[in-house]
Amino acid sequence: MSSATSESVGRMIRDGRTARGWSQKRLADELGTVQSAVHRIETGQQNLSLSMINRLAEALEMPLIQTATQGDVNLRIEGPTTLSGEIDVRTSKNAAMALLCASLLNHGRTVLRGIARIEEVDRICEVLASIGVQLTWMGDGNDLEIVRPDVLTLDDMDERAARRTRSILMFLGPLLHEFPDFRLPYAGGCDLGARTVHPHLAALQRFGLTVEATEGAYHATVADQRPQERRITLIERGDTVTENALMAAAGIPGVTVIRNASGNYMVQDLCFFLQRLGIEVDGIGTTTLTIRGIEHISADVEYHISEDPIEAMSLLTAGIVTRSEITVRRCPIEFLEVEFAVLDEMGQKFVVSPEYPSLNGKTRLVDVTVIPSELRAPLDKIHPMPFPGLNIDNLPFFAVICATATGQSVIYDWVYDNRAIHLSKLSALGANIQLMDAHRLLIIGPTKWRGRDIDTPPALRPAVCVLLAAMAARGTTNLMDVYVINRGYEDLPHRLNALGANIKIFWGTPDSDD
Ligand SMILES: CC(=O)N[C@H]1[C@@H](OP(=O)(O)OP(=O)(O)OC[C@H]2O[C@@H](n3ccc(=O)[nH]c3=O)[C@H](O)[C@@H]2O)O[C@H](CO)[C@@H](O)[C@@H]1O
Ligand SMILES: C=C(OP(=O)(O)O)C(=O)O
Repeated sequence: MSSATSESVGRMIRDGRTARGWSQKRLADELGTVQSAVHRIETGQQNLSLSMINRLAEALEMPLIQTATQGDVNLRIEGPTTLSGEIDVRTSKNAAMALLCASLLNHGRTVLRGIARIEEVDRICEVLASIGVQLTWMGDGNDLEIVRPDVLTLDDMDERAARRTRSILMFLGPLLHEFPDFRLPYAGGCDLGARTVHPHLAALQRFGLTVEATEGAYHATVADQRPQERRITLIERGDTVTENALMAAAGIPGVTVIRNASGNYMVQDLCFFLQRLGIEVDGIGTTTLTIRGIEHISADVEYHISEDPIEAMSLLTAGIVTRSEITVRRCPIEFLEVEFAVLDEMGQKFVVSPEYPSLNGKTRLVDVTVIPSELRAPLDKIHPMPFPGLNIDNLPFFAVICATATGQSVIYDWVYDNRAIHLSKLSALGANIQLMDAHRLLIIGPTKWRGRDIDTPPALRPAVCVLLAAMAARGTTNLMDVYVINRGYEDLPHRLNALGANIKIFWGTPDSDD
């Protein structure tokens, strides 16, 4: 017997609310959200994040809500499904992470607009709140007002939340301006094999930072004397390391030049945000960034985060693997050009709208309609490259697409030691996938997908790949423990259901038809 579904938990919440004589609006006010969100929660149509479950239980004084949703969140996917309609791409997890960390640089009021409500954002917000930052969700629940105190209370840091996200590393850049000596817990994130932090430490050394890895924590010390001008060549063109160096450069007077910088989407969003703070940043989108920093930043700023190219690719893949015609709106085209070129070569037909700007006024967007097509395997291996290459996080989606195509494809993930391994889980759903070595997959398609119970791979993008393949699979797939998906995607099951998918959320064991 499964213990709960989103519908049964929704009914419990509705009963608890009406027993108190509260309207949906009153509960929404208590939760800091809007009435339509409460309506969706009560009808089982909204993902319940860990923090929302706690807030509901507290507001309604109903610990039963926590009991019913104890344990892992799971998905039951019935297939095969054909999708139709239109869906909007939400803003990106990775830019939100950078901007939440960068808000520490600002002693004024920061408002970040359009943040996706995902577990990863909740974890960083928990960390920020624990060190004294005042956070207020506004509008329809996706805008966040951030006001930091004069002095952060680092000793009170919520370590449990910090350890669940890799983004905690991005506290190094902002914090080195205010503490001569501090500790941060080791960074978490997806299980993708060893992910070095050395490039971060090498770059930040130029700002006087030395880091010693002690038991379970980074112990950072900052030298008194810091050079007036800095010329830094990153030893890797990594996204987070570029962001860390940018944040360090923003808070220190003088010029910093960063070479071999990443021009990727989250880095661009951070640069645009820093410009709003009054920092001069030149070379955005290129591999050389020049930053003129400011000693004390205090500005009243608003910034709208841009759309996520990885979510765009995920949604396009949903259409492709289910052989459906869907329109994915608000795709940031600059970060999908190579992906589209590869798809085109594989025979995928799509219609692309004229460009229009994102709400940040900078990022170029298009609406893309995927048309069911006869796909063939690409002639060459598919491999990622730093921007403007095929995005490292979009590579896993090509494994699902190649499994849909006729012929033999090779996917080469040189970046991560462990991610290709997680994709071999697609074979449980019927794909003919062989792991040639830790980095290369041989895929022979087309695949007759079939449903199966699967433990979700501990890596975000491979996990979503399994979910998408399950939508194309005949029969039932129970995908167990999808926290990793909720880390990066806002309410994906219901948004896919709105296109015609059949995905249910449940807690507990799968063997009932509740
Ligand atoms: C919070 C956040 O923003 N996370 C993203 C960020 O992580 P993150 O910034 O950690 O990833 P990096 O861009 O640094 O690099 C990813 C991996 O590639 C390796 N590497 C990278 C560049 C290079 O020139 N040589 C090289 O070997 C790194 O060692 C690392 O193992 O970027 C990754 C790549 O887009 C994404 O998967 C993550 O979602
Ligand atoms: C690898 C990813 O995330 P993280 O850097 O948060 O582990 C990802 O977004 O695919």
